Amino acid sequence: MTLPTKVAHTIHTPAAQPATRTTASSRSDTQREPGRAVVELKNAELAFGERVLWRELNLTIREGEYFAVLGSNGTGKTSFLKVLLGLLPLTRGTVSVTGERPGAASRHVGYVPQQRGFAPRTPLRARDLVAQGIDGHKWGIRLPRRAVNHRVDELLEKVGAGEYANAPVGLLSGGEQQRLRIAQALATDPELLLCDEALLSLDLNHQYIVSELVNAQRVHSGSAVVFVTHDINPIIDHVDRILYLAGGSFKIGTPNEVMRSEVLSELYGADIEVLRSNGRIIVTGRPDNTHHISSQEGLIP
Ligand SMILES: Nc1ncnc2c1ncn2[C@@H]1O[C@H](COP(=O)(O)OP(=O)(O)OP(=O)(O)O)[C@@H](O)[C@H]1O
Repeated sequence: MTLPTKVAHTIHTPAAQPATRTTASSRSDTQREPGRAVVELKNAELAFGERVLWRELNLTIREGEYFAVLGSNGTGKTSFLKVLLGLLPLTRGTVSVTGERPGAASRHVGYVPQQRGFAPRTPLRARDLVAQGIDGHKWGIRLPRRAVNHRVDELLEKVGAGEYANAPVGLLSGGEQQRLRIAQALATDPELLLCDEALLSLDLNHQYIVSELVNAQRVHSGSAVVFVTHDINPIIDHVDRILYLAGGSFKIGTPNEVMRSEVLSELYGADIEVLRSNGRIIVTGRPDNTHHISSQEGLIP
């Protein structure tokens, strides 16, 4: 299917321009000066043997930008984060994080991994988990215990987890554990916050709490956020741009540019319909039969 000129022009843009934050009602329409580049990929390719997950990816993510990564299972979303963490090398091209090679930049990066529950007998209190984000290996030098405790208390308060600070993590609910992971990722006030399905298996209330916490870090500290998700709806109010991965191809653009029937149909090579209903984006007809549905408000105009 032929793309309309306007849309075709706005996707696949090398070193795309910084967001202007004009899509969400909760944000200012004021145009901002371009922020500092936090992530830069040039002609990047990731392949496992013959299988190319993505290639010719040219992308700049700037401070304060909220960048979502969407796509079906196995399209390379987590691998994209692993490249930014320095855990996977590109097969072609270059990548830098805060101006350094990814592995060397870990002190500037917070990471919320895909949620896995802790075993009930895990010998760790909530505050110990958060403290790992502060006095873990990435600091190089150890902070005085009192300073660590103070920072842990601050972080627990920030995510609303103060009341279960001393509870064993394995006895906490999924939502409670997830708030601790967010606190741990925010511990170093990171310039880049990477979230891998951070809302998975959370109820709507906790989805809202966690997504607001992530966004607050972007707003108040200017962190760039890269958020991997299967469902754009809970974060749509905050997202500046999307990287949509599908079977070796991808599209980059604002939600309005990417979440369109003609764009996704071209990407998947199949008839895809993108509907906007009652504050939600619903994608129907995807070959993998998954869908983007959430009951949270967040209509794209
Ligand atoms: N180290 C590796 N060696 C070989 N193949 C790998 C490696 N890591 C990932 N893959 C493969 O690359 C593909 C992409 O994996 P990845 O975890 O990035 O997908 P994803 O988009 O995050 O998927 P999901 O939505 O299911 O979490 C998968 O098919 C996976 O099996």
